[in-house]
Formats: sequence, C-alpha cells, structure tokens
Amino acid sequence: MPNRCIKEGDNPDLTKERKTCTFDTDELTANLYGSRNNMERRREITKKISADPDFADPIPHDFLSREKCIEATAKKTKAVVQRGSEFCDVTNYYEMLHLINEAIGIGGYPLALHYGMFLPALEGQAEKELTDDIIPRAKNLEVIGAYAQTEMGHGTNLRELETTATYDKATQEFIINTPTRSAMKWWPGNLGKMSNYAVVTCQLFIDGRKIGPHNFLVQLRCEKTHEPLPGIIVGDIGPKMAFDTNDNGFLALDNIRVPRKNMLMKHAKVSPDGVYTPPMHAKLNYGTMVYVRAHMLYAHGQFLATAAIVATRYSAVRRQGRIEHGVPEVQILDYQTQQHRIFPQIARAYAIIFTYMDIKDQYDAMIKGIAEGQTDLLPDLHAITSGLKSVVTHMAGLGIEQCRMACGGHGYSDASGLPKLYGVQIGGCTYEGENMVMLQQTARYLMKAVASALQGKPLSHSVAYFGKKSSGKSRIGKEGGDIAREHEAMLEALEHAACRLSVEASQMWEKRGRGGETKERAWNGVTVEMNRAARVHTRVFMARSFHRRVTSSPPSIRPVLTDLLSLYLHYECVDMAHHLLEDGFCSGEQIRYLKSRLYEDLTTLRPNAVSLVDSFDQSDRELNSVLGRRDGNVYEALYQWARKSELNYTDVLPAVQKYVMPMMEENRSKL
Ligand SMILES: CCCCCCC/C=C/C(=O)SCCNC(=O)CCNC(=O)[C@H](O)C(C)(C)COP(=O)(O)OP(=O)(O)OC[C@H]1O[C@@H](n2cnc3c(N)ncnc32)[C@H](O)[C@@H]1OP(=O)(O)O
Ligand SMILES: Cc1cc2nc3c(=O)[nH]c(=O)nc-3n(C[C@H](O)[C@H](O)[C@H](O)COP(=O)(O)OP(=O)(O)OC[C@H]3O[C@@H](n4cnc5c(N)ncnc54)[C@H](O)[C@@H]3O)c2cc1C
Repeated sequence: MPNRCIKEGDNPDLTKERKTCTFDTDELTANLYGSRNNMERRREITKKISADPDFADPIPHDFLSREKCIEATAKKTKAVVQRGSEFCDVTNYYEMLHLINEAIGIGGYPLALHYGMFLPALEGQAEKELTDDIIPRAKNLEVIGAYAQTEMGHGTNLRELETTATYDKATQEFIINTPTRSAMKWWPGNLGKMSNYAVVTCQLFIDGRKIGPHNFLVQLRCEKTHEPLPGIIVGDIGPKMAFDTNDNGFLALDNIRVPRKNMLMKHAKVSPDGVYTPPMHAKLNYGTMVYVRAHMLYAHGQFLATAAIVATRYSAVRRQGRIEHGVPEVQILDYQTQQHRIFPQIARAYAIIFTYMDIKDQYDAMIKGIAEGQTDLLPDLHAITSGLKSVVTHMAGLGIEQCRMACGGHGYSDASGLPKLYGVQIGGCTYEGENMVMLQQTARYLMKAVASALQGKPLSHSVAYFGKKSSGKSRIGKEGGDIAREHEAMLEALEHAACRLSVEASQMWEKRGRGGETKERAWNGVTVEMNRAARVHTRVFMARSFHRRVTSSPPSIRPVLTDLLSLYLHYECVDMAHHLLEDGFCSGEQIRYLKSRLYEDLTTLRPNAVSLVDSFDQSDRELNSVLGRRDGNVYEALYQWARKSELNYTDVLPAVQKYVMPMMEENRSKL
C-alpha cells in the first residue's frame, strides 16, 4: 500500500518503514482534514510558502534575540496580510491557520490575539452599533486588538477583577480606571506593543452599584503615531517560558472615557439613562473563552502530532544498541519501551483531533441556538470544553515531553524543535482558565448530572451514559477476540468508572455538608476527588469520540485506525486501571489481559508507525525540527544547524580572550 512520502535520496531506514505501510496515507490525511480537497489545499499553501523568499529564515530563530525574532515575525506577518490571497482562501479558518503555521510558526505573531480573541469577542458579544463601526476596520487591519481580561492580581476569579467601568449618565460614557497596582492588566497577548485597541474586561458600576465583569472596547494608542493615548500606560511584561514572539502586555487606565456604545452589549445592556438589562444566560459574556477552549483542542492535537512525528521518524533513523548479539545495531523504534513511550502519543494526537471535530459540530449548533434565542446547549458545552481543555493540554504536554526524552540528547537541543514546542504548548494548561479550576467547572456539572440520574431526569449529551445500567462486572477479556465487542467492553468499563467516581465524589461532598460544613467549604475538601471524576469523564468523552470516528471511517483506513483505537483504549484502561479495580468492576486478571493486549498492539502498529505520523501531513517547515525532517537525513542537518550558532562566527570568542585565556595564562605563570 502506498505511503506517499517516499522519495529518492531519503534515509534508507525511513524508506524501509514507509514500504511496510498497509494503508494509503493520503486517504488518512484526507480523513483527518475533512476532504481530499482540504488536503490538497494545505499542500499548495506549504509549497508556495516554502518557495517564497519573503518567508525564508537565513538564520534560524533559535539563534536570534527576542527583538530580532519579533522583527522577523512582524515582517512575515505584513507579507501574509498583503499577499495572503496568493496562498489561500483568507476567509477559510483552517487554510489561514495552516498559512500562519507555515509562514510564521507557533511562537506568536502580532495578530494572534486579534484573530484569536479580539475579533471573536466583538463578533460574539458586541451589538450592531459597535460592530458596524469597528469590525470592518478590524477585519481590514486598520486597527489591531487584544483581549485584556487578566490582571496582575486576578485571572481565575473574574468576579474580583478590579478594573472599573463607571457609567456617567450625564455624558453617556463609561469611565475606565485601574484603581490599584494589582488591577493592572497583565498577560494579554499582543497587548504590549502591537495592539492599538483592546477589549477590556471591567467591573461595571452604575449608580454606585457593582454589577460584575463586562467587556468594553478601548482605544489604547493613537492610530497615526502608535503612541499610547493620554491616561494609558502599556508595555511588554518581559521574557517568558516561550511565546517569545508574542508581546504579552501590561496596561493601566487612568480615567479613560469611552462612549456607551463601546460596551459589548449583544447580551447584557445599559440603556442611555443607565438601566441595566442582564443577558438571557448569566455567562454569555464569557462566550469568547468557550470559543477559544473549543478551538484549542485542534491546536493542541496538532502540537502533540508534531512531537510524535519528530520522535517516530527520528527513532526509525537512529540506530543504537542491539536486541540480540551478533546482529547490527537496531533502530531505536524496535525497543518496546520506545514504542510504549511514543505510540500512545500518536494515538492520543489522533484522538484529540477527532474529538475536536465533534466539539466543533456542537459549538456550531450552540451558536446557531443562541442566535435563535436558545441557550440550552451552553451548559453542556461549557462543562465538556472546560474538561477537554484541561485534559488535552495536560495530556499533550506530558506526551511532548515523553517524545522529547525519547529523542535522547538531541531531543534536549533546540534543533529538535521539541523544547520550544513544549514551552508554547504547556502554556495551554494555564491560559483560558487554569486546568485545576476548569476541571471544577466540569465537576460542578457532573454533580448536577448525578442528581438528575438518581431522580430519573433526562440527561444531556456528554453525561447521557450516567443513565445506563451498569452490568456490575466488566466483559473485558471475555468477548472471544471479537474486536468490536472488546472495544465496547473497554468503553463500558471507563464509563462505569467515571460514573462511579462522580457518584462517590458527590457522596463525599454531601457527607461533609452533613458534618456541618458549608457547601463551599465542603467542596474544597473534596476537589481532588471532584477533579479526578472530571478527568475520567472527559477521557470517556474522548474515547467515545475516537471510537465514533473510527467506526464511521472509510473501509480503506478503518483497519489501521481500528488498530490505533485498540492501542488507545488498552492504554487508557491500563493507565486508569486503579479506577477499574477499586470497586471490583474489573479483576487483576483482566488488567493483566489489558496489558498483554497493549503489548500486542505495539507490535501490530510497528510497521505502520512512520506512516501514521506521515499522515498528519505536517511539512518540514511546520515541524521546524532537524530530527523530524521528512527525508531523515538528520546528522548532516544537525551539524549544519549548529554551524549557524553565533558562538561559531569566530573560533576564539571575545569572552574567552578577555577572561578565560588570561585566567589560564595567570594559572600557568603561577607554577
Ligand atoms: C486559538 C487562539 C489562540 C489563543 C491564545 C490564547 C491566549 C490566552 C487567552 C486567555 O487566557 S484570556 C483569559 C482567560 N481567562 C479565563 O479563562 C478565566 C477563567 N475563569 C473563568 O472562566 C471563571 O471565572 C470561572 C472559573 C469559570 C468561574 O466563574 P464564576 O465564579 O463567575 O462562576 P461560577 O460560580 O464558578 O459558576 C456559575 C455558573 O456559571 C457557569 N459558567 C461559568 N463559566 C461559564 C461559561 N464560560 N459559559 C457558560 N457557563 C459558565 C458555571 O458552570 C456555573 O453554572 P451553574 O453550576 O451555576 O449552573
Ligand atoms: C501564555 C499566556 C497567554 C495569556 N494570554 C492572555 C490573554 O490574551 N488575555 C488575558 O486576559 N489573559 C491571558 N493570559 C492569562 C491567563 O488567562 C491566566 O493566567 C489564567 O487564566 C490563570 O489565571 P491566574 O494567572 O490568575 O492563575 P491563579 O488563579 O492565580 O492560579 C494559581 C494557582 O491557584 C490555583 N487556584 C486558583 N483558583 C483556584 C480555585 N478556585 N480552586 C482551586 N485552585 C485554584 C490554580 O489552580 C493554580 O494552581 C495568558 C496567560 C499565559 C500564560
């Protein structure tokens, strides 16, 4: 069967791997990206960008200062904006995403938050009077915006944000202030240097009454000079773990007046005479965060895919050690530990991307509902996206780090691309709501589902399985080798565990309440258990999504995806074995059976491992990794990469001349 990546001159070990492929890699790629046309479009973008001098990097960013990286990125951003339609359909979200990844990379760029949050916030939350004015200008990039919500003192607890917006009936304006140091906006992406506008989250005050956090459009800089406007202090918060080319910023506002229409009033409103009308759902103002959390799944699935590609290809090229005496050194991919480290990451990357597809459908349905005045899909989607955002970012972070370590010493080098990838990706555990906090949102929802299930009330989509009757004992290992039934048995076992953990967390919470604690204090005493239940529930949702996609996939790729799903489910069940064992639903013998099946899966997948990662269809530019390059010619590339280090511009460094040589000289003369 064809792996479409084979080319003359490639590393022979990689070619050998590609020749053992049992499926058509293009079929799988097309399935992953929605259609053959989408796949072809991605490739066209890659080809054009790779050949375009505007996007060439004579010196890799690894060797440049942050300022130089920002300059190079800004230059490329301008080229993308001015020439975008030469490369793709600029109105297509996925084509644009791919264009940006190819042309600019993942470390941030001047318009990241403009497109990622500023425009979505305006489109989702502002009403016509404001959108008519600002959206055409924002889309035309006459202005650039950020989403400024987090403050130095508060990010998670939005209710206690300190920035104020006080309505002045006399002038029909809001007066915006940063009352304390800790009230300074701190962290918003692209706020520091690039944006001249921002959506700023403030506590709304009317007639001395605090109403709660609401969003306002605020101009920060002069449109001509880009200088901060009077009363505005704005700047960059300094170096971070990653996202070097994003100017995450700080902002203080001193008596800034904005007209009434600058409040984002699609849902909550303030009339000219200061009458406040709440939104039809209390949290509609938080809609931009739900949007980003949903879309983060795609990005983080792709981040994990990148790491899996690098680790798998490199492990096919790298030969070290022997499994048996008297035979040549083996490809490190032949070691079982290496497979156990990497293959689950491949499966998880597929699972995350497939789950995203389900969530995207649900998100679109929810938005349609809201436009028709219905918010009933919002609670379920908020709960599951909160869980998914947390589980997926954590899973992807651990997976990337496993892939990095699987590359040995070279994985530690920036040449592998993995340290930077990890730095960028792991930020997702924190932004858009810290993971421990967001899991509690899911847990809250699970507690309501437990109550509904006990009362026989209807259950919504993500928790529908709470209504199933458990068989009491798992069928794992008792299905006579019928794969479909085996998969169902594992899904049933995971659902049983998730449901049980939710019920037990609910009982623990109730018990503490009966013991005299307030509901809130009692909650804090059981949050570890609550979050555990939320995580397992979320992993069940992912497993179900993956299973649905595989069973409905085209027959040509279904066998390899079924193998991958087997590995995914066996790995998940072994990883969560303690939850399956705790109440006796599964026996020790069944866990041993799951482990042995997992080891068989590693062997089954081995001939397709490289082809499965090739099917992610990420180009060398996107991978940005000497170790992961498609042709596998890693050693020469590694040397050429190192030659570009500025330390190698001269043979004797000034620092050596100035300090180290005289020191050695002095020591020699002491003898
Ligand atoms: C792809 C583009 C690249 C993007 C790069 C991203 C860069 C990063 C950007 C950012 O980080 S922007 C800042 C993000 N900040 C946060 O995410 C803050 C996290 N905090 C919150 O979201 C909330 O404060 C909270 C933790 C959810 C708690 O809010 P609150 O105290 O107001 O509510 P609760 O009492 O906990 O819940 C009340 C009720 O409301 C429901 N709910 C909460 N949030 C939502 C929501 N977004 N949508 C719908 N419903 C929501 C919650 O479930 C409760 O429901 P009930 O249980 O009462 O039914
Ligand atoms: C790379 C990056 C980009 C960002 N971009 C933006 C942006 O564009 N716009 C923007 O507005 N913000 C942005 N942020 C800020 C980000 O949204 C917040 O940092 C994030 O929401 C976490 O809030 P915090 O910093 O207040 O963490 P904290 O809430 O202070 O968290 C610290 C610890 O306290 C724990 N904790 C807090 N509350 C609870 C609770 N209720 N229960 C249990 N534990 C709790 C947390 O779990 C965590 O362990 C960005 C942050 C980063 C890192």
